[in-house]
Amino acid sequence: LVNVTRGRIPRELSVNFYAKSCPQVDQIVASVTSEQFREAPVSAPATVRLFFHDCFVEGCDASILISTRQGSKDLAERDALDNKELAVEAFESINKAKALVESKCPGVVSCADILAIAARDFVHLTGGPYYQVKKGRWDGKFSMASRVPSNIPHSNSTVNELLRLFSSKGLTLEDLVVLSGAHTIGFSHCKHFVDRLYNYKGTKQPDPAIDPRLLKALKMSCPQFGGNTDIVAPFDVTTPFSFDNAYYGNIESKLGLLASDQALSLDPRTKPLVQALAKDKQKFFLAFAAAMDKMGSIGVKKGPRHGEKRRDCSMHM
Ligand code: HEM
Ligand SMILES: [Ca+2]
Ligand SMILES: [Ca+2]
Repeated sequence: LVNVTRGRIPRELSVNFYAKSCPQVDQIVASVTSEQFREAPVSAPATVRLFFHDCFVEGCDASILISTRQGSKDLAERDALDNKELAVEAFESINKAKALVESKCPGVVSCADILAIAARDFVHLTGGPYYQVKKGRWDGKFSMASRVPSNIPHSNSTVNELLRLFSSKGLTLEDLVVLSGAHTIGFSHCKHFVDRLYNYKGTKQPDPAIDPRLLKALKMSCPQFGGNTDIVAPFDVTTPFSFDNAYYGNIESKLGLLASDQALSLDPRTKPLVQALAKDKQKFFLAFAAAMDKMGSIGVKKGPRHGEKRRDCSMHM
């Protein structure tokens, strides 16, 4: 009851937000995510990234799920370059979960909450922590591709740039290091790291901060010119399918994939935390759960003034 204002719109997100209106929502979503994980395991990293890209642009409001209107020249976020690589399986998981939730509790649960729940499920399904997800987000009324590039970090962003972007979202240096640990699962296309292999910062030499064996392997997958643009490499060369703390040990051993990953173990501000997380998986899991909760609160809309409740996550009301 502490979460409830005098009006009908609660002020804070809460774990029990749907206790009356859709008490089974977590289980309903779980039935979909677990099946989706069996059928298409790539849904796991893809959905975790989808949640991140949603929260960083206009807040956690499912703005990323909106499809560009047929024939419209105003592209929705989903069609921005930085979102083009988000696997369709991630969108499918959310659509399936939404459809099942609508069949049990019509018109009640936002797409933004379903995405937050599904992201948690996939972290857990890959071996990561299980944490309670707070709910009560409304879906956003806007989705513009032009808002994406300045709000999403890039592989060549410096630690200063990353810190500035994260702090503009209310996230700290610790959140940056901990959330980057999501790169313990998933894959990256060559274009995000190819400069490190052949021409680091215009030197025509590889990045000295890459282990020579990893460099050799990555060069085999990713030629400097004319390679297949569909080729991907794992972020975590040791356990790419399991959510563990191996990411941190890797970047300490010059096995980071993106310059932005490797930078976290080189910068004196972030290095101590990288070392601590590499040593202590439990510490990483607790910190990751807390940081996901914090990221999940960015720019949340809490009522019909700024938000909507979509039936179809890909279309505004
Ligand atoms: C800190 C700055 C970050 C940068 C520069 C960054 C950049 C990238 C890039 C370039 C990719 C590869 C996309 C592709 O080629 O398909 C990627 C994938 C991924 N990112 Fe990040 N990311 C960052 C932070 C995060 C955060 C905070 C999360 C989640 C909490 C996250 C989760 C993921 C996941 C799970 C993948 C794998 C996607 C897949 O395999 O489908 N990233 N990221
Ligand atoms: Ca959003
Ligand atoms: Ca891993």
